[in-house]
Amino acid sequence: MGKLTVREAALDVLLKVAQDEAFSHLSLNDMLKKQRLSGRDSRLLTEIVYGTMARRMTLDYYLAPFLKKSKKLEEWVRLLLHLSVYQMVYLDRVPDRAIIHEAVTIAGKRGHKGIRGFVNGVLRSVQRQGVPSVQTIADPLEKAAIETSHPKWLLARWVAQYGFDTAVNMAEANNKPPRVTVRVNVCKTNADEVIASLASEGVTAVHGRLLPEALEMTSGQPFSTQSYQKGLFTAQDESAMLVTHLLDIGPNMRVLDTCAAPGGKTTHIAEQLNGTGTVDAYDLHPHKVKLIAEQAARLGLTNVYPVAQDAREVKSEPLYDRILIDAPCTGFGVIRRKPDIRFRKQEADVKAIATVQQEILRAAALALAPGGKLVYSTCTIEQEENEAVVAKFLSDHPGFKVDETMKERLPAVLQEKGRCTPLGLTILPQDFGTDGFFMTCLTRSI
Ligand SMILES: C[S@@+](CC[C@H](N)C(=O)[O-])C[C@H]1O[C@@H](n2cnc3c(N)ncnc32)[C@H](O)[C@@H]1O
Repeated sequence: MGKLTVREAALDVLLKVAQDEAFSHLSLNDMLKKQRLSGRDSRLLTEIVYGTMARRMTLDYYLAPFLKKSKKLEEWVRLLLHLSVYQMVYLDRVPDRAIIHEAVTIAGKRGHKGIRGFVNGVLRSVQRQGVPSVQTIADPLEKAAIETSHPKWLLARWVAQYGFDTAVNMAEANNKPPRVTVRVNVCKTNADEVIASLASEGVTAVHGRLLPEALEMTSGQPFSTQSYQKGLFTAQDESAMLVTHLLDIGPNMRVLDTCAAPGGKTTHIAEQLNGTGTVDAYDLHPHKVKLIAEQAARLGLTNVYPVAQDAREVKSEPLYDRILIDAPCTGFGVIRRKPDIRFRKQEADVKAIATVQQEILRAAALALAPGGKLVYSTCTIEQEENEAVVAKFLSDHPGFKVDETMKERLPAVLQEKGRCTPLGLTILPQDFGTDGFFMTCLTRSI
């Protein structure tokens, strides 16, 4: 692949995601690596790709008056119009005429003359007439769905669970760029040393919002630094870091992480064990198990044992002091990081994955020692995958209950303002700017 302009690269990534069902973050990272763009261009490419994907429904609505309903557009033409209108509406720093000029040039390179003229005509009309207002949509749910670009069924589910305003706030938060946060490897260093080490490599960082081992990046590329290679930190959101705190890790414990890849929480547990104890790290997919081993090696952790293993078939011996089930889920708490998942998942997926979650919890819980603690977490805010899974498990297993001391292990701000119910803690993406998550801790008495 030769050198592409930022918009050509954006179109290629969007096309790959749309046609090959490729993962958005992997395709984008691939392109960023191949094209070796400057920091400024990398940021622009990321913004155009994520923004265009996230705003798909709104962009369809904006473009509808300028397109003939009967004419089916080729996918690349649709995406070129989308990414151009995205820039015209949401990015102030590029003048419309430059956006249109580049779109027409790309259309000319990829299509015949007619397509070039078509793209030019549509975009000039948008520039002249402006996009239609969503205020004319009478149904409030439909209006919010178009305005925030979330499928109506998904928004309706959130309205039923959290109320209209909270659901819409969540949808709006999902369209904001995610914070880049990392977890300091406390076995090797501390937060201030990592800030200084990154600064010497041109990356600026500040302390996180919730936890002392968290740092937020404010500029630069932390994962291309020597500090990263040396294992001083790991990419992780602060909500995800909280999960390990709920486990209440102590020295020499035997820990099982049932759904461990790529190893974010496994390595956090191992760091808290500080060279003692063991973490058995299971994952269903052998290729992902490799990633756990790589992360443990980079961080210098020698107490991690990755295994390809279906968590639904965990053997009940040996008994563990701590078990983490960071279950596979719909991922609706991390839409900011994977904007396309809102369009990929269907309502039936929620029920299907909740069944898998039940199976994993039922099987793995039997490997917990009496007096031990089990944390169940997901990066989704769907109650069917969270509270409902836990409630069903507890009603079938009288030897388990929610750990009453769980709240004490949360930072003060979450103890005061967190969405805690008797079944666990839910964090919505708008609450603290961290990922949407659910987590709870269960104890076993018999
Ligand atoms: C939410 S991700 C885990 C993220 C990981 N805990 C971390 O912090 O980096 C869920 C993982 O569960 C794995 N998985 C899905 N079904 C599984 C099963 N039946 N048994 C074990 N792992 C499973 C997936 O491959 C995926 O890596």
